[in-house]
Amino acid sequence: MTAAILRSALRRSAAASYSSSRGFASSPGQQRKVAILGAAGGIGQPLSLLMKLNPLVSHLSLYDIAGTPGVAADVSHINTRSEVRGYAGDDQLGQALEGSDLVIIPAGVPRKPGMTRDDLFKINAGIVKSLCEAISKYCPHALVNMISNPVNSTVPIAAEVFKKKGVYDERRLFGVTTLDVVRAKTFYAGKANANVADVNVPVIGGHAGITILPLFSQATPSANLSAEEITALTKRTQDGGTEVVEAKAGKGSATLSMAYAGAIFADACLKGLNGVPDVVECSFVQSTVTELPFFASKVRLGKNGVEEVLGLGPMTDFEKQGLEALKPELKSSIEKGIAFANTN
Ligand SMILES: NC(=O)C1=CN([C@@H]2O[C@H](COP(=O)(O)OP(=O)(O)OC[C@H]3O[C@@H](n4cnc5c(N)ncnc54)[C@H](O)[C@@H]3O)[C@@H](O)[C@H]2O)C=CC1
Ligand SMILES: O=C([O-])CC(=O)C(=O)O
Repeated sequence: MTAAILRSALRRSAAASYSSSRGFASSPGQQRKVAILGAAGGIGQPLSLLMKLNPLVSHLSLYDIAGTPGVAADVSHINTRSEVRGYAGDDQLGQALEGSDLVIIPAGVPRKPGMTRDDLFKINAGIVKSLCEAISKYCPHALVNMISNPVNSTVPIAAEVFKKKGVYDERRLFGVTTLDVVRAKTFYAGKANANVADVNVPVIGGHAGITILPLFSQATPSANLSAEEITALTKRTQDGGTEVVEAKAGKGSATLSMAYAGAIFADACLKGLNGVPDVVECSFVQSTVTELPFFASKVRLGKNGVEEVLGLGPMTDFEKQGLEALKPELKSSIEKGIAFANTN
C-alpha cells in the first residue's frame, strides 16, 4: 500500500468520524512534535509508521526502553515531512519528550488469553506513572493520549501524577477509546448493510468489557435492527479486544487496528491544536456528564485539548441499563488508579 493510499484512507476515516473540518484546513506548515512512548512495541511500530505519514507532524520522537534506534532508522527513510529521532532508555527520555505537543503512550504489557485488562494493572500502572512523571518535567503542556491498559485506571493514575507535580490540566489528558468506535462502526456497518465509511457510532463509558457502551440508537445512518441484533452488536463491541486476544492465542492483543485508531485520534488532537473547528471524537476524559470523575463520551477538541465534553444524548432503555450496569466497575477501576498513584 502506498503512502498516498494510507494517507487518503486516514483522511477519509477522519472525515467519516465525528470530525468535520467544514472546509478549514489544518496547516501542515505548523511545527508539531509528537512523541510515542513504547514505539518499538506491537502498537508502537505501526503507529510510528502512521504518524510518519501524517502531514501535520513536523518532528516524530520515538521512545522505548530498547529497540527504537532500528524503528527510527527504518521509519525515517519514508519521504514525508517529519524529522524522525529514536531514543532508547531512561537517559534519553527527557530529550525524547522535550518540546512535544502531543505524547502518545502505548507502553506496557498486553493481555494473553484468559486475562482481563485489569490483570495488566500490576505492571502497567508503574510504567505509566513513571512516564507521566517525566512528561510533567519535560513537556508539561503536551496533550497526552493514553493507550496503555487498563485505560480505566491508567488515565486516573496520569491525572494524579500531574496533580502532584502541579501541572494537571484536565483538558490535556485523554484515554484513547477510538478502537471501540472503530469496531462499533465496522460491526454496525456489516449488520446494517451500510457503507462503513459513512457510519458513525458514539461509544461511551470506559475501555474494558461492559464499561464499553456503544450507543447504536444514535448510529448513523439509522437502520431498523432488532433488539437481538443490537444486543449482539453491543456484546461484540464490548468483547472486541478479547476476540483479538484469543485469535492471537498468546501473541498479544490488537496492534494494527489499535495503531490505526491511535493515529485517527492523534490526528484529531493535532487538528484541534491547529484550530480546526468542530473536531469531535469519543474519549475517556475528566467529566461531569455522570457522577463518575472520568467517563468516555464525545468530546470537542480545540487549541487547548478538550474544549467541551458533550452530553450523552437520548438513550434507549437497553442503553440506560447498560449505563447503570457499567458504573460500579468503572468507579472501582478509577479509584484503584487514584489509590495507586497516591500510595506509590
Ligand atoms: N486503548 C486501547 O484501545 C488499547 C490498548 N492496548 C494496550 O496497549 C499496550 C501496549 O500493547 P502492545 O503494543 O501490543 O504491547 P507490546 O508488548 O508489543 O509493546 C509494548 C512496548 O512498551 C515498551 N515499554 C515497556 N516499558 C516501557 C517504558 N517504561 N517506557 C517505554 N516503553 C516501555 C516495551 O518495550 C514494548 O516495546 C498494552 O497495555 C495493551 O493492553 C492495546 C490495544 C488497544
Ligand atoms: O483487549 C485488549 O487487551 C487490548 C485492548 O484494549 C483492545 O483491543 O481493545
